[in-house]
Amino acid sequence: MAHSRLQKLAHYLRPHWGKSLQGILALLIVNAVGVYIPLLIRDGIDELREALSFAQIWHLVLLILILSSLMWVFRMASRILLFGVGRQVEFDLKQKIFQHLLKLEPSYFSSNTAGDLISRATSDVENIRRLLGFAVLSLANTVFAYGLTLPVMLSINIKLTLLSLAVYPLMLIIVQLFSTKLRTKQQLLQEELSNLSELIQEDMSGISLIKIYAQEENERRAFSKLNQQLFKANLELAQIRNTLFPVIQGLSYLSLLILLWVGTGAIARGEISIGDFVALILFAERLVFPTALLGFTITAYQQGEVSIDRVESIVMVKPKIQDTAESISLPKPVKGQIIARHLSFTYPGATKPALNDISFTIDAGETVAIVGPIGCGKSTLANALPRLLDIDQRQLLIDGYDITQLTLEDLRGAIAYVPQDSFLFSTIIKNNIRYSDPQSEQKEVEYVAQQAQIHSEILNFPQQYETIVGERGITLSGGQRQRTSLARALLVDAPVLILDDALSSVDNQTATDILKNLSQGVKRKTVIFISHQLSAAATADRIFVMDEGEIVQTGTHTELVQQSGLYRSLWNQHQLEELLH
Ligand SMILES: Nc1ncnc2c1ncn2[C@@H]1O[C@H](COP(=O)(O)OP(=O)(O)OP(=O)(O)O)[C@@H](O)[C@H]1O
Repeated sequence: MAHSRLQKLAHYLRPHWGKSLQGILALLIVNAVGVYIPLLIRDGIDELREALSFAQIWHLVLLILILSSLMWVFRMASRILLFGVGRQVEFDLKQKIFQHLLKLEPSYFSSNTAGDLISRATSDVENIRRLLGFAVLSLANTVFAYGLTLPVMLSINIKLTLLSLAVYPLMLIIVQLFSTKLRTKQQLLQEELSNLSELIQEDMSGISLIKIYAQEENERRAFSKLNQQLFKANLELAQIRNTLFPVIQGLSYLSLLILLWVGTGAIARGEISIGDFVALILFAERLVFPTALLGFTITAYQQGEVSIDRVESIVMVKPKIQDTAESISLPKPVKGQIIARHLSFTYPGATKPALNDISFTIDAGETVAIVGPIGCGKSTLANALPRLLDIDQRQLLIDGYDITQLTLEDLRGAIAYVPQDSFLFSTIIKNNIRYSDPQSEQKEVEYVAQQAQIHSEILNFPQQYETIVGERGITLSGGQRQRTSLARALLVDAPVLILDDALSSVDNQTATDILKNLSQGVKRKTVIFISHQLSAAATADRIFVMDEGEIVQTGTHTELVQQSGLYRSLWNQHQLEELLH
């Protein structure tokens, strides 16, 4: 598993190996210069002890200045390159996750919450970004720092080198322990923060409910509790941070003390020169940062591992409904004939089928209403047609072609689908209507709005078709939203139109007028009208009556009211309700 995670990391880095290599090379130069400067200082001190020359001092100062500036430039370059690679991988991963999510079927989103998916696409991807940029930089830096510095230090004096670096393993362990704690606390802080944001968001959305039930005091207390937890998490994090850095500094001073104690003796005994001693101090100092960084990197890797798994678990999900190499195009022009042959469907985990051995033929241009009691399978049938559900082969055909054999683009391009709760984007109403074709002309938008009986109401909005709807603009009534969504579907100009209770908030007369509009004209669409509004459904060419996943009656309204059966009892009930209103 650990091996495959490393492989994953290498896979993320592969497209950016050029930049990564340049960044690593820059780090090599930084470290090589970093080792050379203390050696220059050593030689300078030793030479100056013999004869003090200002020209030599200036020469040395200038050289160190140039080399330090060079080091600074290369260090900057390495950070820009390697952190840039991390950012690029973050961009790639977000793109990959989003594209993949778009391919998955709606059922995936009912079993995975939006909050969890957002957190994987943001926090987890960020962990991977941090791991990549930071880990590559710190690993390369540590390897080069130790690889180049240690041999030089050992060549000066083995005993002093080992003694001065004796506390460094301890530093590594302490940093690692602290950084694990730091990450846990950071995560806790993140959770507390998102709990608080969630409460604010829910309370703002449900503000009317809070007022109606007089729950202000309860909500205030709930907020205060979460705010207190956030405050505590912030303090704990600050405590760990403020302890760790003095501890690292203390350990580096300890190393300096050991050097001073043992080193001065070595100078007195003539084992090393003063220049060597100064160089050893500078070298030991140089290794503090890479050692501490390595500790942080180990923790970042452990955290990153979890995030890699969480991100990969999204992209590994294979869409159940997707094109195959054998998928074919639907020959144009599409007429819109629909045939069901022994169509059955059972939701995963359900014991009873939602559709049970249904067979019918809907002619091209026909308007068919589907009616029936709540939960009888009407929406399931509507979802099966554009393959929003994973149905078996040869059970549904459009123009004689098995829908499971067609490319999804062609199949869905032939069907316009309006659900009961259509989503409107927070943008101008015109853009909401021309969502499927943003280049549509104003007159086309107005034409479909007229067909959906919303045009005259739009003209009364403050900026007419330019009025922003949704959270940032005006709030539309349920019926206005439904008719706007219908206009959006009509603009697609697909030969098949499915209205899944899509006019439930529109009054019966308007719904009937809309349906009549749709079933008239030269270019008649095949309309499948799923509804509880029986007076509108009665105007359809044919009515399918569903009960418990089966079609139990079919016929025109006149035929069906004359038969005893479910339709007549639904119709009588409807008449009674109309009378009572
Ligand atoms: N995603 C799902 N997972 C499991 N069962 C489901 C799912 N969606 C619907 N069902 C079940 O399938 C059956 C048919 O549901 P469906 O939504 O098709 O009915 P409907 O006739 O459209 O109902 P309504 O008139 O209330 O819209 C119901 O028993 C319902 O509980």
